Amino acid sequence: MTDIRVKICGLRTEADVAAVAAAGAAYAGFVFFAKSPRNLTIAQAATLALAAPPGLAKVALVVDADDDTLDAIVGGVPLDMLQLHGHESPDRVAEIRARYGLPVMKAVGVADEGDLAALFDYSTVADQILIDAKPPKGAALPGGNGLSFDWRLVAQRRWLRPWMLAGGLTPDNVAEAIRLTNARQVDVSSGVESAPGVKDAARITAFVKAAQA
Ligand SMILES: O=C(O)c1ccccc1NCC(=O)[C@H](O)[C@H](O)COP(=O)(O)O
Repeated sequence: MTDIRVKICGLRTEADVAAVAAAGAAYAGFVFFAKSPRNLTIAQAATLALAAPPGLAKVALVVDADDDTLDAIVGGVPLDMLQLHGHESPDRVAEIRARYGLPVMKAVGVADEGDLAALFDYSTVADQILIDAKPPKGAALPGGNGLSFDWRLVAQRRWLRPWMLAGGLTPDNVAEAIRLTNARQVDVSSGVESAPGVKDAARITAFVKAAQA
Protein backbone atom coordinates (compact mmCIF):
# COMPACT_ATOMS: atom_id res chain seq x y z
CA MET A 1 0.00 0.00 0.00
CA THR A 2 1.41 3.40 -1.02
CA ASP A 3 0.39 7.00 -0.37
CA ILE A 4 -0.90 7.53 -3.92
CA ARG A 5 -3.89 9.87 -3.88
CA VAL A 6 -6.72 9.02 -6.27
CA LYS A 7 -9.36 11.28 -7.77
CA ILE A 8 -12.48 9.74 -9.27
CA CYS A 9 -14.18 12.27 -11.54
CA GLY A 10 -17.70 12.54 -12.93
CA LEU A 11 -19.75 11.14 -10.03
CA ARG A 12 -23.51 11.31 -10.53
CA THR A 13 -25.18 9.37 -7.71
CA GLU A 14 -24.92 8.98 -3.95
CA ALA A 15 -23.92 5.35 -4.59
CA ASP A 16 -20.96 6.66 -6.63
CA VAL A 17 -19.89 8.83 -3.70
CA ALA A 18 -20.19 5.91 -1.29
CA ALA A 19 -18.15 3.66 -3.61
CA VAL A 20 -15.43 6.28 -4.00
CA ALA A 21 -15.21 6.83 -0.24
CA ALA A 22 -15.21 3.11 0.54
CA ALA A 23 -12.46 2.49 -2.01
CA GLY A 24 -10.22 5.02 -0.25
CA ALA A 25 -10.03 7.71 -2.92
CA ALA A 26 -8.93 11.18 -1.81
CA TYR A 27 -10.97 13.33 -4.22
CA ALA A 28 -14.47 13.17 -5.74
CA GLY A 29 -15.05 15.18 -8.92
CA PHE A 30 -18.35 16.78 -9.98
CA VAL A 31 -18.66 17.91 -13.60
CA PHE A 32 -20.41 21.14 -14.58
CA PHE A 33 -20.39 21.01 -18.38
CA ALA A 34 -23.73 20.87 -20.17
CA LYS A 35 -22.56 18.66 -23.06
CA SER A 36 -21.13 16.00 -20.75
CA PRO A 37 -22.93 12.76 -19.86
CA ARG A 38 -21.59 13.46 -16.35
CA ASN A 39 -23.06 16.95 -16.07
CA LEU A 40 -24.74 17.86 -12.76
CA THR A 41 -27.05 20.65 -11.71
CA ILE A 42 -26.00 22.67 -8.69
CA ALA A 43 -28.75 21.02 -6.63
CA GLN A 44 -27.59 17.52 -7.63
CA ALA A 45 -23.97 18.35 -6.84
CA ALA A 46 -24.94 19.83 -3.46
CA THR A 47 -26.73 16.59 -2.54
CA LEU A 48 -23.68 14.53 -3.50
CA ALA A 49 -21.25 16.85 -1.74
CA LEU A 50 -23.28 16.67 1.47
CA ALA A 51 -23.22 12.86 1.24
CA ALA A 52 -19.41 12.81 1.07
CA PRO A 53 -17.71 11.77 4.33
CA PRO A 54 -15.09 14.04 5.94
CA GLY A 55 -11.73 13.46 4.32
CA LEU A 56 -13.09 13.03 0.79
CA ALA A 57 -12.26 16.28 -1.01
CA LYS A 58 -15.02 17.59 -3.26
CA VAL A 59 -13.83 19.05 -6.56
CA ALA A 60 -15.99 21.05 -9.00
CA LEU A 61 -14.87 20.73 -12.63
CA VAL A 62 -15.75 23.71 -14.82
CA VAL A 63 -14.86 24.74 -18.38
CA ASP A 64 -14.22 28.43 -19.11
CA ALA A 65 -16.83 29.36 -16.51
CA ASP A 66 -17.69 33.04 -15.99
CA ASP A 67 -17.99 34.65 -12.56
CA ASP A 68 -21.78 34.31 -12.41
CA THR A 69 -21.56 30.57 -13.03
CA LEU A 70 -18.77 30.15 -10.50
CA ASP A 71 -20.61 32.31 -7.93
CA ALA A 72 -23.61 29.98 -8.23
CA ILE A 73 -21.54 26.79 -7.97
CA VAL A 74 -19.35 27.94 -5.08
CA GLY A 75 -22.37 29.43 -3.30
CA GLY A 76 -24.49 26.32 -3.76
CA VAL A 77 -22.11 23.41 -3.24
CA PRO A 78 -19.74 22.78 -0.31
CA LEU A 79 -16.41 22.40 -2.13
CA ASP A 80 -12.74 21.84 -1.39
CA MET A 81 -11.26 22.61 -4.82
CA LEU A 82 -12.02 24.01 -8.27
CA GLN A 83 -10.74 22.20 -11.37
CA LEU A 84 -10.43 24.44 -14.44
CA HIS A 85 -10.67 22.29 -17.57
CA GLY A 86 -11.00 24.86 -20.35
CA HIS A 87 -8.79 27.51 -21.93
CA GLU A 88 -8.48 29.63 -18.78
CA SER A 89 -5.36 31.81 -19.02
CA PRO A 90 -2.81 31.96 -16.17
CA ASP A 91 -4.26 35.40 -15.26
CA ARG A 92 -7.78 33.95 -15.10
CA VAL A 93 -6.55 31.09 -12.92
CA ALA A 94 -5.02 33.61 -10.49
CA GLU A 95 -8.21 35.69 -10.55
CA ILE A 96 -10.45 32.69 -9.74
CA ARG A 97 -8.12 31.58 -6.98
CA ALA A 98 -8.21 35.03 -5.36
CA ARG A 99 -11.98 35.52 -5.82
CA TYR A 100 -13.11 32.25 -4.22
CA GLY A 101 -10.33 31.44 -1.76
CA LEU A 102 -10.42 27.79 -2.85
CA PRO A 103 -7.44 25.78 -4.12
CA VAL A 104 -7.46 25.70 -7.91
CA MET A 105 -6.26 22.81 -10.08
CA LYS A 106 -5.61 23.70 -13.73
CA ALA A 107 -5.92 20.95 -16.33
CA VAL A 108 -3.33 21.07 -19.10
CA GLY A 109 -3.64 18.87 -22.18
CA VAL A 110 -0.46 17.19 -23.35
CA ALA A 111 0.17 15.57 -26.73
CA ASP A 112 3.85 16.37 -27.38
CA GLU A 113 6.94 18.14 -25.97
CA GLY A 114 5.58 21.50 -27.12
CA ASP A 115 2.80 21.31 -24.54
CA LEU A 116 5.14 21.05 -21.57
CA ALA A 117 5.93 24.78 -21.30
CA ALA A 118 2.30 25.42 -20.35
CA LEU A 119 2.74 23.13 -17.36
CA PHE A 120 5.43 25.39 -16.02
CA ASP A 121 3.40 28.57 -16.72
CA TYR A 122 0.33 27.26 -14.89
CA SER A 123 2.35 25.86 -12.02
CA THR A 124 3.28 29.45 -11.09
CA VAL A 125 -0.38 30.37 -10.46
CA ALA A 126 -2.39 27.20 -9.71
CA ASP A 127 -2.29 25.14 -6.51
CA GLN A 128 -2.14 21.90 -8.49
CA ILE A 129 -1.74 20.86 -12.11
CA LEU A 130 -3.75 18.11 -13.78
CA ILE A 131 -1.74 16.65 -16.64
CA ASP A 132 -4.29 15.19 -19.03
CA ALA A 133 -4.38 13.94 -22.63
CA LYS A 134 -5.04 16.74 -25.11
CA PRO A 135 -8.51 16.18 -26.59
CA PRO A 136 -8.53 15.31 -30.28
CA LYS A 137 -9.57 18.11 -32.68
CA GLY A 138 -13.36 18.31 -32.86
CA ALA A 139 -13.91 16.26 -29.67
CA ALA A 140 -17.21 17.06 -27.98
CA LEU A 141 -15.57 17.08 -24.55
CA PRO A 142 -12.35 18.85 -23.47
CA GLY A 143 -11.65 15.97 -21.08
CA GLY A 144 -13.06 12.69 -19.87
CA ASN A 145 -12.49 11.06 -23.26
CA GLY A 146 -10.66 7.99 -21.97
CA LEU A 147 -7.59 8.78 -24.08
CA SER A 148 -3.99 8.50 -22.88
CA PHE A 149 -0.92 10.46 -23.92
CA ASP A 150 2.67 9.29 -24.07
CA TRP A 151 3.53 9.12 -20.36
CA ARG A 152 7.25 9.24 -21.17
CA LEU A 153 6.78 12.98 -21.89
CA VAL A 154 6.34 13.65 -18.17
CA ALA A 155 8.34 10.74 -16.78
CA GLN A 156 10.28 11.66 -13.65
CA ARG A 157 9.77 15.43 -14.30
CA ARG A 158 9.31 17.91 -11.49
CA TRP A 159 6.96 20.91 -11.45
CA LEU A 160 6.59 23.78 -8.99
CA ARG A 161 3.31 22.44 -7.63
CA PRO A 162 1.75 19.06 -6.83
CA TRP A 163 0.38 17.40 -9.96
CA MET A 164 -2.01 14.66 -10.96
CA LEU A 165 -1.80 12.29 -13.92
CA ALA A 166 -4.97 11.79 -15.98
CA GLY A 167 -6.16 10.57 -19.35
CA GLY A 168 -7.20 7.06 -20.27
CA LEU A 169 -6.18 5.50 -16.96
CA THR A 170 -7.82 2.17 -16.05
CA PRO A 171 -7.46 -0.45 -13.32
CA ASP A 172 -5.23 -2.34 -15.78
CA ASN A 173 -2.76 0.43 -16.69
CA VAL A 174 -2.64 2.74 -13.67
CA ALA A 175 0.17 0.88 -11.88
CA GLU A 176 2.38 1.05 -14.98
CA ALA A 177 1.54 4.75 -15.46
CA ILE A 178 2.62 5.48 -11.89
CA ARG A 179 5.78 3.41 -12.26
CA LEU A 180 6.79 5.25 -15.42
CA THR A 181 5.95 8.80 -14.37
CA ASN A 182 6.41 8.67 -10.59
CA ALA A 183 3.02 10.43 -10.24
CA ARG A 184 1.83 10.62 -6.63
CA GLN A 185 -1.74 11.48 -7.64
CA VAL A 186 -3.95 10.01 -10.41
CA ASP A 187 -7.35 10.94 -11.82
CA VAL A 188 -9.84 8.77 -13.72
CA SER A 189 -13.32 8.98 -15.13
CA SER A 190 -14.04 6.81 -18.22
CA GLY A 191 -11.84 3.96 -16.99
CA VAL A 192 -14.14 3.25 -14.04
CA GLU A 193 -17.39 3.40 -16.00
CA SER A 194 -19.60 0.70 -17.54
CA ALA A 195 -21.08 3.28 -19.99
CA PRO A 196 -20.50 7.04 -20.45
CA GLY A 197 -21.53 8.70 -17.19
CA VAL A 198 -22.27 5.41 -15.39
CA LYS A 199 -19.71 4.62 -12.70
CA ASP A 200 -18.95 1.00 -11.82
CA ALA A 201 -18.27 0.41 -8.11
CA ALA A 202 -16.16 -2.70 -8.75
CA ARG A 203 -13.95 -0.83 -11.23
CA ILE A 204 -13.58 2.08 -8.76
CA THR A 205 -12.40 -0.35 -6.07
CA ALA A 206 -10.06 -2.10 -8.51
CA PHE A 207 -8.62 1.21 -9.71
CA VAL A 208 -7.81 2.52 -6.23
CA LYS A 209 -6.34 -0.85 -5.24
CA ALA A 210 -4.15 -0.99 -8.35
CA ALA A 211 -2.99 2.60 -7.89
CA GLN A 212 -2.06 2.06 -4.25
CA ALA A 213 -0.58 -1.42 -4.58
O1 LIG B 1 -15.78 14.08 -17.77
C1 LIG B 1 -16.28 14.93 -18.50
O2 LIG B 1 -17.36 14.74 -19.05
C2 LIG B 1 -15.56 16.21 -18.73
C3 LIG B 1 -16.21 17.24 -19.40
C4 LIG B 1 -15.56 18.43 -19.64
C5 LIG B 1 -14.26 18.61 -19.21
C6 LIG B 1 -13.59 17.59 -18.55
C7 LIG B 1 -14.23 16.40 -18.31
N1 LIG B 1 -13.62 15.37 -17.64
C8 LIG B 1 -12.27 15.41 -17.16
C9 LIG B 1 -11.99 14.21 -16.36
O3 LIG B 1 -12.83 13.47 -15.99
C10 LIG B 1 -10.63 13.90 -15.91
O4 LIG B 1 -10.18 15.01 -15.18
C11 LIG B 1 -9.65 13.52 -16.98
O5 LIG B 1 -9.87 14.21 -18.20
C12 LIG B 1 -9.58 12.04 -17.22
O6 LIG B 1 -10.66 11.53 -17.89
P1 LIG B 1 -10.62 10.04 -18.47
O7 LIG B 1 -9.63 9.98 -19.58
O8 LIG B 1 -12.00 9.78 -18.91
O9 LIG B 1 -10.23 9.13 -17.33
